[in-house]
Amino acid sequence: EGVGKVLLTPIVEETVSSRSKVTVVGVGQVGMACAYSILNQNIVNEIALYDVVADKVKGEMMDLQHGVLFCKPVKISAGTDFSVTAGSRVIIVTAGARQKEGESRLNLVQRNTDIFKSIIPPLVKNSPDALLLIVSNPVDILTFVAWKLSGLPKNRVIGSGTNLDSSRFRFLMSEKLHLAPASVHGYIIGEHGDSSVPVWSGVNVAGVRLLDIYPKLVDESNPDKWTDFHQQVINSAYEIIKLKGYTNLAIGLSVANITKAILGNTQAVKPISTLVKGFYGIQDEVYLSLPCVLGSQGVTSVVNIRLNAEETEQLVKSAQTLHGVQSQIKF
Ligand SMILES: NC(=O)c1ccc[n+]([C@@H]2O[C@H](COP(=O)([O-])OP(=O)(O)OC[C@H]3O[C@@H](n4cnc5c(N)ncnc54)[C@H](O)[C@@H]3O)[C@@H](O)[C@H]2O)c1
Ligand SMILES: O=C1N[C@](c2ccsc2)(c2cccc(Nc3ccc(F)cc3)n2)CC(O)=C1Sc1ccccc1Cl
Repeated sequence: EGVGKVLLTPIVEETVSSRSKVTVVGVGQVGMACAYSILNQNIVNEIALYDVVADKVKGEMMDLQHGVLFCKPVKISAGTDFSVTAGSRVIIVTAGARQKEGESRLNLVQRNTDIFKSIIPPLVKNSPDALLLIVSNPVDILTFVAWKLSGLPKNRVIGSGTNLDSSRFRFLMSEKLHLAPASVHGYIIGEHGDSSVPVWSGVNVAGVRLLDIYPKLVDESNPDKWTDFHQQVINSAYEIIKLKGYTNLAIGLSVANITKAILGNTQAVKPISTLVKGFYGIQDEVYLSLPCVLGSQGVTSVVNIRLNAEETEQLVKSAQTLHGVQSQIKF
């Protein structure tokens, strides 16, 4: 009780629910990687696919159905009518337009906001108890847009945030240490993508903080250049795009992992994009990633991690940037 009060800021009381229908909105590279990963991890008993391209969504449904034999039995449906999504427990939104060559972030935001204006209200109408998990980019801003359009409580509208950033970060460090990524703990928080924030003070193996045993870990003078691991998280996103044209596999697995925590009401802690108004002096309504406790009601608590002045400053700066973009969105 005492530790819990210091460690966690409660957001919503936990309740238990057993439905396990998941809808994936947008059956592009990311959407189908999410659907395939969720099927393969045997965590649901119903998957619905929704897209505006009829042939594509039917083809993806058929292709996925033909693999059900090898997984836990799952009912797979698909369509271009929102009724196919009804009764969903989790709705994963990967729909969206891709950033065009030279397109400004604001323009992409407005194009994707216009898509969200047409899909979020009917999705919520068909599944009023659902939890929205936003993946479309720019994910932090679009999670805010989805929250505003949905009218749902903040705990039930979350973004994949820096879950993918953190998984790449932990993989890269685990390779250096010759350990399993699951054993190299570390969080990237804040804005997903180029402006994310690595919390070096929290990087640890079995509770042994790397900064404690190697105080110069992130100094320029460290020949092992540990700070490069964060830059490599960013560079690898661009490198994958250059090499294969898109990214889908890791984000699909990370979304399945988030979905598993929600459906299983596991209270697992993950870096997820949540409404951070009131944290670290941020007063604007913006979504950024912090270590969140995930359960059947979505974000049930936020872990009060200790940040140094530089880390806090980067979060506040991101909050100001996102608030600036959000204030120009036409709802
Ligand atoms: N958050 C992350 O870590 C992360 C990582 C990778 C990609 N992404 C983002 O995921 C999104 C999807 O990427 P992708 O590679 O799958 O793109 P994609 O172009 O392959 O797929 C997008 C899909 O959305 C569908 N769509 C468009 N408008 C729709 C609407 N109104 N309703 C339903 N579906 C609609 C399209 O038909 C298409 O099938 C992008 O915004 C991308 O930036 C996010
Ligand atoms: O792995 C990716 N691939 C994408 C991608 C996938 C298909 S087309 C582009 C990517 C790759 C590279 C840059 C980039 N930038 C971007 C920023 C904001 C947007 F609204 C849209 C895209 N996005 C989308 C995306 O968010 C990621 S993760 C990512 C991106 C940049 C830095 C660090 C990380 Cl961990």
